[in-house]
Amino acid sequence: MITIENVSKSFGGVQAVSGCSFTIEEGSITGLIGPNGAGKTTLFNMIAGALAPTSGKILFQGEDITGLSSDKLFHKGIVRTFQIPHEFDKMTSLENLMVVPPGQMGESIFNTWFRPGAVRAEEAEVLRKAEEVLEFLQLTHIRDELAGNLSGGQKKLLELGRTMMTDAKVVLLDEPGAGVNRTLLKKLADSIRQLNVEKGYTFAVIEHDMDLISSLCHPVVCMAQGSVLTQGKFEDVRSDERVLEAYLGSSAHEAAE
Ligand SMILES: Nc1ncnc2c1ncn2[C@@H]1O[C@H](COP(=O)(O)OP(=O)(O)OP(=O)(O)O)[C@@H](O)[C@H]1O
Repeated sequence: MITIENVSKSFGGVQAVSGCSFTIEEGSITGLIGPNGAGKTTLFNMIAGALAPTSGKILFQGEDITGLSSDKLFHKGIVRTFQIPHEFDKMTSLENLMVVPPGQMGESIFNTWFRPGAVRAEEAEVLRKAEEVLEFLQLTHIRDELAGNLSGGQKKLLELGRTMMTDAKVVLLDEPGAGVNRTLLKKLADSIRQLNVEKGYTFAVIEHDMDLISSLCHPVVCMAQGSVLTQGKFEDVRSDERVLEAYLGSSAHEAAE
């Protein structure tokens, strides 16, 4: 579904991603692992349109999407989990979902004055969808709670819910497990799996929690120093000597610093 072809990105003298190539197959939950500084986030930023590659190509269903803005990619169905912005803390869970669909009619004064019936019908449809999403994620009980009062895990579920308000085809999840307790982590993993199987979402997941990667992701791609070191089944990647060396090398480097 997404093909990364020989993609590189440098920031001044720092080569963050270097000749990186792999594919995210349709219907997969592809895990992206690698030691700190391997280039995972930079690569995600390029897939999601937040950064343009220095060289190389990114294809989506065969179409060249290299350098397209995140807004354009969003409309094509490539969605990155949004960290819930600070100002949205003051909105309820339901409202956080309802503001996601872009270009709603009620945003235009012309429509609210001259086409109030159509605006109301669209709002009712967005409300129905938001309530359905809350039910799917078993979050109905926090429908009217301010997002700022939710636990870390509930926020992650709500972020996943926000991707469900769009017509997502590919969802990029950046460390979904970080700061989430074990109970909610299971629920989050179950929801991701259910979205993958029932709604056909393709996922790419950056994650440091190896339990989550092993239970959720296939295949797993391991990056080191900006390129793909190896990829395949989690067990094979984990037992690859080069992977171990890359992680050990990175922690030795950090310890020295
Ligand atoms: N905006 C930037 N300016 C300069 N250097 C950057 C920038 N963004 C990333 N880098 C560098 O690029 C390299 C790759 O960073 P990146 O954040 O992509 O790695 P990562 O694999 O996501 O690491 P982590 O697991 O720690 O999040 C690092 O050396 C980092 O310092």
